[in-house]
Amino acid sequence: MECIGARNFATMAVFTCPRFKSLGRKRIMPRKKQPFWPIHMKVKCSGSDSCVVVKEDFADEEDYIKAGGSELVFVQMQQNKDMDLQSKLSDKLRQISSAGQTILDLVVIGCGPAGLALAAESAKLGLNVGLVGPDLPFTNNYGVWEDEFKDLGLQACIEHVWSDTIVYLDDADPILIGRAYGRVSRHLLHEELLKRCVEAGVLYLNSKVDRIVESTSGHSLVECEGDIVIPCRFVTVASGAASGKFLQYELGGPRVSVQTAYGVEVEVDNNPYDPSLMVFMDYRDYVRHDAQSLEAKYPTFLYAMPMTKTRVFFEETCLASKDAMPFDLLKKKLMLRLNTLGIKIKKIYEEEWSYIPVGGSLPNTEQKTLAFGAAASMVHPATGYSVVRSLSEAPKCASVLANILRQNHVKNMITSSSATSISTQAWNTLWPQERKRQRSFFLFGLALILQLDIEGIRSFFRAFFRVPKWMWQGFLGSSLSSADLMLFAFYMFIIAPNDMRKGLIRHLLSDPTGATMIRTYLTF
Ligand SMILES: CC(C)=CCC/C(C)=C/C=C/C(C)=C/C=C/C(C)=C/C=C/C=C(C)/C=C/C=C(C)/C=C/C=C(\C)CCC=C(C)C
Repeated sequence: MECIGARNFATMAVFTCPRFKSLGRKRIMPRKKQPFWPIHMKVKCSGSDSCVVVKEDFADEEDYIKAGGSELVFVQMQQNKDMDLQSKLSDKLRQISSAGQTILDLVVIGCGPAGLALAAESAKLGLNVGLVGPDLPFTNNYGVWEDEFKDLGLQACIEHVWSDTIVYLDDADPILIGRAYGRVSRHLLHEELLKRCVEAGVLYLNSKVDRIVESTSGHSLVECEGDIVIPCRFVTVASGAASGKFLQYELGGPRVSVQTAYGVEVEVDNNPYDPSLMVFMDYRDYVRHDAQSLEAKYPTFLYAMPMTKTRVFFEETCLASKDAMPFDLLKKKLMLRLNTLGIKIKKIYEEEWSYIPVGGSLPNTEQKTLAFGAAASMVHPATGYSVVRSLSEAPKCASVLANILRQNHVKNMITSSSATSISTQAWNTLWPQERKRQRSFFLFGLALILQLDIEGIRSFFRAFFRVPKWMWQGFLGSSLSSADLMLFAFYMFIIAPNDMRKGLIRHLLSDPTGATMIRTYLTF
């Protein structure tokens, strides 16, 4: 049994569970107060039958806002897979920091894809980079558009490619998307990013960070477990959305919503899906739940990767909901769906539980500590995707840090006020006004999705996939400019049926995210 990142949480309890399956129901009672949103879960199993569930409790919304507002607080995948606990990075930072001499240019906290990519890219540019965190294997089964991953030079990490992708919205004709999709091998991606870190000379410390403090000389001090203190010029937190302890987020932003999914990779009989097509979304309703039922409250779709005719990865996914859809309900829906389709499971290879906070506030860009990846709110609010954006922005972010350090000659003359203004420059690169405009549009889209029932979702996506391909591709890949997004909205409006048009205008005029979007668009 193993607990990661528990430092962040006020209440912690352990219970035995058959790998998380009862999490939706079996709440751990907080010591004093009843929990308020969000319930923070951090769960990790290492092959044993026990899990640690960690959560923070807030008395009420006020308490929650005081604690930092609607920051993204948590993201964690859960798995039932073999864990290779052997660290691949050599633990050299400990010796250097005990000798107390070296001031590093950058310390990156977190060894996920975002942290490893940023550390490697920064070290390649000649910065002295330290990486801190547990070096654990990646747990997520990432799915990516093949062209996007090729552009990152990471094609070799894709273990399976489908030449086309399909969307089923109802029993009418399915939509062929005309874009190849790939499944990333989490092992190969991990190996590749570790190799880049090692080759670039990233120093590593396998530890947990307790706090980050500012020294009077303007340097940051990263205090780790075991009384290890690492002085550095910049700290970047890349430990996922559970990094709230080290970061401040803008107050008064939209509340965090959640994308949840339960997946199984299985050997089956009677698989009706064509192995040459990746099923991006199957919103057909096999189960026909009563409209008042809990199942109907959460519209879900099936995401399916047929590896062969008989080996398939099925994932029942709730794109976004205000409160997390209970995992046992997701699992029940998946099993009912497979059963109705006549699919017989012969063997389960692995299971996956996914909990991804989406939306929420941006980090406060006046703070000295920087962030990257999910910690920097880089998860796409309307899709939950983030890995491609983190990997593609790592070189840019690294080069900005390197330039700032060079231009300001800060290696020897950093002061605390210059340090803060230097961080502001770095933050502005990550979140320039243009990016904030795009995000305000995505948040508006997320709020729209949250209101739709299953029928609404179907007609919404019917319109979405009928806009020109470059538009919906750009929307999903966060590559449309704020002006393009306006064009996209206008296009959707033109092709939408009348009732959806009314809904779009109503949403624009009445939802707070509409007003925020208009304000953000008008800010230069
Ligand atoms: C493993 C991992 C990591 C995970 C797992 C989980 C999963 C499986 C996941 C999956 C996911 C997915 C598939 C997703 C997808 C998504 C999508 C497709 C999304 C989309 C979205 C869209 C949207 C939001 C849109 C929006 C739109 C709008 C907002 C529009 C608007 C318009 C208007 C307002 C109009 C105006 C006009 C005038 C004024 C004239």
